[in-house]
Parts: sequence; C-alpha cells; structure tokens
Amino acid sequence: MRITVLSDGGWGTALAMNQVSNGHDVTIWGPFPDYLDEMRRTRRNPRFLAGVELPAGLRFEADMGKAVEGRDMLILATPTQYLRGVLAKLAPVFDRERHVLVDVAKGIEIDSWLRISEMVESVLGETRYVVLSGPSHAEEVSRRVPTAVVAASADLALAELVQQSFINDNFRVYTGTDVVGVELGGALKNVMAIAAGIIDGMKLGDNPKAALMTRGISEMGRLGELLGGKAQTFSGLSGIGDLIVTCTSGHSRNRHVGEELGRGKKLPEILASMGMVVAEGVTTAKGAHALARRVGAETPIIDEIYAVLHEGRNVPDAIRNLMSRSAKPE
Ligand SMILES: NC(=O)c1ccc[n+]([C@@H]2O[C@H](COP(=O)([O-])OP(=O)(O)OC[C@H]3O[C@@H](n4cnc5c(N)ncnc54)[C@H](O)[C@@H]3O)[C@@H](O)[C@H]2O)c1
Ligand SMILES: O=P(O)(O)OC[C@H](O)CO
Repeated sequence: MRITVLSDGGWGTALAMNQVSNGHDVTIWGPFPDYLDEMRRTRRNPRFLAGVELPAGLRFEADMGKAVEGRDMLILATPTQYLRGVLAKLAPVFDRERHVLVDVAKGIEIDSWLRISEMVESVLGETRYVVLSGPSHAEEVSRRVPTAVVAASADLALAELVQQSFINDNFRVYTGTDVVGVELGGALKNVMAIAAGIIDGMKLGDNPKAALMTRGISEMGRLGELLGGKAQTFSGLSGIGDLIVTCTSGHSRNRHVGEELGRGKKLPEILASMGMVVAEGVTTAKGAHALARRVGAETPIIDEIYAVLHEGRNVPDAIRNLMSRSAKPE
C-alpha cells in the first residue's frame, strides 16, 4: 500500500517503520519542514524517538498535497489538540473514495469534547475510518518488541484491511467494531496514568497503584458505556491493556507527568520540561470531566485528577477525598 503518516512524532515514526518493514511505500508528513529535512538527512528523529535509525525506504514530504496524492492510507498520528488544524490542511486534497484514515492518536478535543472520529467527521464528513489503539509504546514498537493492538471500525472489512496492512510477527493486530469504546479506552487511560504516576512520585506503595488501576478501569467502563461504548471493550487491549502499560511503563509520558506532580513539581514547569513531547492526559482530564458531567457518570478519580491538574487542588487532599467517599459495594 501507499501510506502517508500525518505526524513526525514518536508514534507516527514507529508505525511508519512498522509499515516499511511490511513492504509498504511510506511517507511521513510533518508540520516543521526544517525538521523533516533533518530527519531525511540524518535518518534519525532525536526530538520524538531518540536512539533508532530510520529505514532507508522511509520518505519525508512537507507539502500536504504531495504527501497525500495517490496514497491509499493516511495515518492520523498528530496529537489530538493539533489534529483539527492538520485535518483543515488535509481537507482540500482529501479523496474520500480512495483514502482510508487510520487514527492512532488518543484524546478528546478540548472545548468541543469530541472524540477523534467525531472531530474527523466534523471536518471531512463521512470517511473510511479506523481507530488503531492498544498497549503500544513507540520506543518498543520501533525496536520490534512483540506488541498487540486492536483496529476498530464501523465497517469490519475496513478494520480487517488495516489489520492485514499492519500485522507482522512482532505487531499483532486484532479487529473490532466498537469505535467509541476503543477511542475512549485509549483516551481515558491517560488520565489514570497521571494518577498512577502521582502514586509512584510520592512513593506511596503498591496497594494504592493496584486499587487505582482496578477502580480506574471500572470508572472508564462506566463512563465509556454511558457515552456509547461497549463494556466488553474496556476489558480488551484498548481498555485494561493500555491502562496496564501506561500506568506501569517507564516510557509513559502521562505517568511521567503524574510522577513529577507526586514529587511536588508544578504542572507548567513539568510541561515546559517536556518541550514539544505531548502527554494527552492533561487535556483529556478536562474532556473526561466535562463528558462525565454531561452524561451524569460518577467519576471520582477523573474528578480528582482534573481538580489537581486544572483547579489547583493539592494531591493529599485529592487522595483524602477518594479514600473518604461513602462506603459501598464493589
Ligand atoms: N508515543 C507513543 O508511544 C504513543 C503510542 C500510542 C499512541 N500515542 C498517541 O499518538 C499521538 C501522537 O503522540 P506522539 O507520541 O507521536 O507525539 P510526540 O509527543 O512524540 O510528538 C509531538 C508531536 O506534536 C507535533 N506538533 C507540535 N506542534 C504542532 C502543531 N502546531 N501542529 C501540528 N503538530 C504539532 C510534533 O510535530 C510531533 O509530531 C498522541 O495522541 C499519543 O497519545 C503515542
Ligand atoms: O506515553 P503515553 O503515556 O502517552 O502512552 C503512550 C501509549 O498510549 C501507550 O499505549
């Protein structure tokens, strides 16, 4: 297949490498032409995926028209809050008959509170859309560490096409049809990962981390179902699977943000130290909090993380609030 990845970030780059190794013709488009030139010249992506050599066959194109013309598949790997701008650039050259869109970003758009499939529809109308998600850090996929993810689409045949395009002996792809559940699993786990990082940063212990992850998946499923996802999806790769990896991995940017908060640093200082690297959970906490209010979901962990990140609540108060809730059955 002829594939273009819309993003020069760590995840887009790792997936581009996977697709080159599967024999596809792959181009990366990015928002910064000078940086694309650097990647082309050095065969490295030090800003977003340090330490891996980019394959010789991987191409780079800064012009959106040239990047997508004649391509079969476009991989949307731009962080959620920048994606609308990229879709607006794509719109004039988008071919709805030809292009299959594969979203691999995980988030909720700020203010509109749209999931990515909804944002895509609001800019491009009806598309051939698949979401690919699950426990998958770029640092490991780019080193061909065995990984399993799920491709979900309202059109199962399209999910199967994406499965066949990405699958290999190190990258196993399952299929599904629950786009809402898969999108929400990938987005909401980032909020839980910030909570997990706080526990790590405070060196609170193992019990709170296990409690957080278990009550966290319960909360994700409860909110996810009220928003139209299927409960079963949250027991799968894009739910519990991604929650486990993000809450435990040394690669997770969201867990890192929480860890620094738990050590007493302030959010603006933490985000500044990350440069252009994105932790989606910071903005998704706002979206998840707003969506939970809209559908009347009980989301105590999301509410406390939202308050810590965006309302200045201190962490000990947040923990006390969670632990002193009224007694109830599991
Ligand atoms: N990194 C991973 O392991 C991983 C795995 C699975 C999913 N994801 C998801 O993939 C998405 C992309 O994450 P990432 O880790 O590749 O990003 P990243 O943090 O590595 O890179 C940040 C990206 O933002 C882009 N950017 C910065 N300013 C921009 C602007 N004004 N307009 C457009 N783009 C701009 C940069 O060019 C870069 O591509 C996120 O939703 C993330 O949750 C990441
Ligand atoms: O590094 P994080 O926390 O953004 O997580 C990346 C992926 O979503 C893990 O599956």
